[in-house]
Amino acid sequence: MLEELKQKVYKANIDLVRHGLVIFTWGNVSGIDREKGLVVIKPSGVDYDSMTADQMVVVDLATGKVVEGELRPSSDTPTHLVLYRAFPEIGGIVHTHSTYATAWAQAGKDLPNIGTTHADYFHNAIPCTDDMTAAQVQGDYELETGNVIVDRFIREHINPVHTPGVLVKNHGPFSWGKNPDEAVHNAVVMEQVAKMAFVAYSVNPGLTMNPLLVEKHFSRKHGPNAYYGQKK
Ligand SMILES: O=C(CO)[C@@H](O)[C@@H](O)COP(=O)(O)O
Repeated sequence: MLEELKQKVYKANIDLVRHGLVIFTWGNVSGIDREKGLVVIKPSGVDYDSMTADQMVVVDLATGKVVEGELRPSSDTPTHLVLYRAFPEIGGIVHTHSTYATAWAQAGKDLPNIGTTHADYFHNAIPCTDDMTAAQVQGDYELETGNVIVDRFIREHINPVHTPGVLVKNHGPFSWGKNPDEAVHNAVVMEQVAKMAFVAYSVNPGLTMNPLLVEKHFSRKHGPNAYYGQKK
């Protein structure tokens, strides 16, 4: 079932290691087949060195039940499912504990848009979620992690396509895209802009961002007037 998507999700998981975003088993990637309502995700706690494409687990989007796979799905599967249900435009999700993005999440700070690298991919600040309540942590924790992400986006009318990532407070980053590959790309960008912002604020805590550059760079790559790269 879904052999092509399993290959893509497997490759995207391996790419996290290749890009230096994951050590041990600290991360996961999923992809969705919207027509079938099925999500493919990596198995939980399996070494990336020994992982194979046929170990990817297929989960029903609506029920969260495993419909194919010998192994238990990623422990973060309920978070991925909440995001797929809330954001119908997305087709792939990544979670890592990459150092700089996780440091911002642990600090509980939104990652501000302070440069054109950020503005090329994320229109605004990358938001950091609120503290989770006792009921959320002691209840269905991974599902509630998804809910705190969605809460912030809905409450502040943040467009998940224009802001394809989030920092979960005291935890780490989630990113997404139209497919697993793009979600990995956005995870790499998030880690880099988190690192750049950390260094930039060390150099100048009072730094400012020219708002004209935010619009210029974001619209250069997104929307009807995009002109970056080659014509598709
Ligand atoms: O956040 C955590 C652990 O704190 C998990 O995302 C990470 O270890 C990956 O877990 P899975 O192997 O996907 O179950």
